Amino acid sequence: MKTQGGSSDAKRRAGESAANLVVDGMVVGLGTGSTAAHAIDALGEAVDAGLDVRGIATSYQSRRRALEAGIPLTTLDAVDRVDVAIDGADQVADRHLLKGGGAAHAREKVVDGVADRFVVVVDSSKTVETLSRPVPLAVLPDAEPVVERAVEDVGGDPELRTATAKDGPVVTDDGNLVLDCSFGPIEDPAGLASTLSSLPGVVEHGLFVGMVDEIHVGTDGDVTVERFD
Ligand SMILES: O=C[C@H](O)[C@H](O)[C@H](O)COP(=O)(O)O
Repeated sequence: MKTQGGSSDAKRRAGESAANLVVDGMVVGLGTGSTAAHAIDALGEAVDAGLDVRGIATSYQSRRRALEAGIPLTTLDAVDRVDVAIDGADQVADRHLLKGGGAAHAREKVVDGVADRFVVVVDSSKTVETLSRPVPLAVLPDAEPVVERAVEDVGGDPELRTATAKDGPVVTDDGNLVLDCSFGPIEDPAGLASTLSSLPGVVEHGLFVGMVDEIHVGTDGDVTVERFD
């Protein structure tokens, strides 16, 4: 599944705005995707200028980006806490997100969920009244047919995500397959999240319900920040 695209300028504004929250000594969760990449680049520049931080990557892509940017990396087992996580989203409705357009949502949910402050960076094309994009499920490969049937039983329309640069399915960084499951407008994100979590074979779904502390929304000329505390 492709992520939706706002302008790169708007994404950069959001990413840079969130990176400004980071201060000396912090452990920072580094999200995945084209918007979080701008935050990683901005943090890299701050590190260059003397900022002392350590990053925790949420994917192969964010690890590579952080290494290129010169951000020292650590892992969850080496730290007591994650001060802030900065991550993108495919859709935002109030405090609820759909993530996983880059198939990284399982690791992202762990890092974003454990962070003291979870900051989302998006361009304004991502904000909606009601979440409606397909919900990505990371699925154990052997369980894929079972999960497909279970998703249909709960009213969804699952589609195996396929790769563009290889024959066959997308395989996540952790070796799982991805089912993009359409449910139409999602009026009850918490209810659907709980249903999807209960399906055997589902490693993680892309609904992030009520986890967000702060959202930075970039436009071509500005950035707005919404805080939930
Ligand atoms: O799996 C990928 C992530 O959840 C991304 O954070 C999400 O897809 C947003 O990516 P982008 O900023 O490129 O639209």
